[in-house]
Amino acid sequence: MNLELRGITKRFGALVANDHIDLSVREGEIHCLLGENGAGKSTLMNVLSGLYRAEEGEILLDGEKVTFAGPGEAMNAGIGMVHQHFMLIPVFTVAENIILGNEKTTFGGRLDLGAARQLVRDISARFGFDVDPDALVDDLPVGAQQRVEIIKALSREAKVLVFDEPTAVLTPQETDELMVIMRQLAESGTAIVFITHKLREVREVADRITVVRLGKVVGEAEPTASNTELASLMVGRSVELTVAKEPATPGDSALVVDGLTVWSPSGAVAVDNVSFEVRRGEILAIAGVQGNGQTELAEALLGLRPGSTGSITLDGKSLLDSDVRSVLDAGVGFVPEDRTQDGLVAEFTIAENLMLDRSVGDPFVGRGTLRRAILRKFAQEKVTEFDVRTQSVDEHVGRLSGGNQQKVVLARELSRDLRLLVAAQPTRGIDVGSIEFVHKRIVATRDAGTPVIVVSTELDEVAALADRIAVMYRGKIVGIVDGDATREELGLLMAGASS
Ligand SMILES: Nc1ncnc2c1ncn2[C@@H]1O[C@H](COP(=O)(O)OP(=O)(O)OP(=O)(O)O)[C@@H](O)[C@H]1O
Repeated sequence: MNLELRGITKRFGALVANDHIDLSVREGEIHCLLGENGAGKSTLMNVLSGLYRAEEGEILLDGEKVTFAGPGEAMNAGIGMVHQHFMLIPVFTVAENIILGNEKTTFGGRLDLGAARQLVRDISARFGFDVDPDALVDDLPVGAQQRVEIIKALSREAKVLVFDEPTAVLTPQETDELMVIMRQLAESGTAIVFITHKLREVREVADRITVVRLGKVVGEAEPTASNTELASLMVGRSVELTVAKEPATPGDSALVVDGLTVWSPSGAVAVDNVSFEVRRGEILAIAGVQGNGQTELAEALLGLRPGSTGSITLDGKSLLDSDVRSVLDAGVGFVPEDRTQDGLVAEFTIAENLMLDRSVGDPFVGRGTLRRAILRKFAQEKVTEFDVRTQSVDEHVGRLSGGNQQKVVLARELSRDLRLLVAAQPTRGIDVGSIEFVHKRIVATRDAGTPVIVVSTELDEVAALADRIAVMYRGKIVGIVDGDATREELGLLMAGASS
């Protein structure tokens, strides 16, 4: 099916999120929508999927004008979405999620879960997914939840499929697999809109590229364009894709982790007798394929995993079994890998989110009240400094684009006096221009003498930031190597070979 969007305009109050956008996506092509954070990509896709109603413009499918009163109508017309934030019900099984909203019943009026299970198995087999139809979504790692979203869209026989940053949460291997799947889908005639901030992916699969900036289409680019060309078209200036940094001059050991073991809620060992240290003024990257204990390790450092054994000491003070408040008060900054779940309160304003980890005695906190004027001024400075695209610091964080939400988390954590920074997937969902800024800030944090741990599944990010790299595999650190280790060396360690 061919899709055409003509002159789509969508406003939120005074903000014009989409300003007369034209986009055409042909049957069988992968069309990349590129643009900086807040450019209006997700909004446009929400208009297409019937979630928002545009004030102006029209949608045509195979030349026929269509209007959608809601997502159900868009879905029935063959438009499938794989969202940036999962729309799954966590307490339901995979099969139950697949039939949700599309319930087919057996003769007795009961849900035909058997058919749904089979559908999950069939689609999984076709695309090489390993998804158990009876697993509870809540128990699945993020990457598997994503695959359920894809299966759900495919189960509705979507003819136009929108992938809104699908790879932000995938491992490099899963990403490669997804690229193959997208190609297969396109070859079978699906029209695909692909939103991503990763230029490598764009260059790998795009047939055509449309670039949006500040709600407007600014041009088309060729898939043969270089990363530098694509980056500057996106953000309207030249971008340093790899931040230059001086070699580290590490000081004394600051964080010492010894024999740390962390259990998952099911009782399995998630981090297995891990020992390492981080010195002042160095960046230790924790690399590995997602799900090898990195998340649990970062959470244990924050006091989020009570019952862990071994020892964690920061500047000589034990942090093991401390509560989160004490860990934050000890000067630990934390960027969680899942910003919506652990990093922000969607219903709070930007300003309120920027002071979430402060405690009594802080300039923002008066006697039992917030000092709103001081907080707003601080928030305004941070919004400017971190280039958070918003109309006001009183905007609810939930209304920001994904990348701008991530910048709020970073602004908060990088604005305190830190004795240790633990940043998990710090640049998830943010555009290339902002990655440059965030990497510079992380390097500056290091250069100010703070020990930094960066947990990242992105090898480009690890290579850009790390002074040393610890690789995790099945809960263990299988090797600690220099920051300039080759991809091949890291790849072997990530697959379980020991150094
Ligand atoms: N429901 C809403 N209410 C108010 N403003 C909104 C709403 N949804 C989006 N916006 C605003 O519209 C603009 C475009 O946001 P959108 O999510 O479309 O950006 P995006 O290009 O997808 O960005 P990112 O790359 O960060 O995901 C942003 O300024 C955002 O704050």
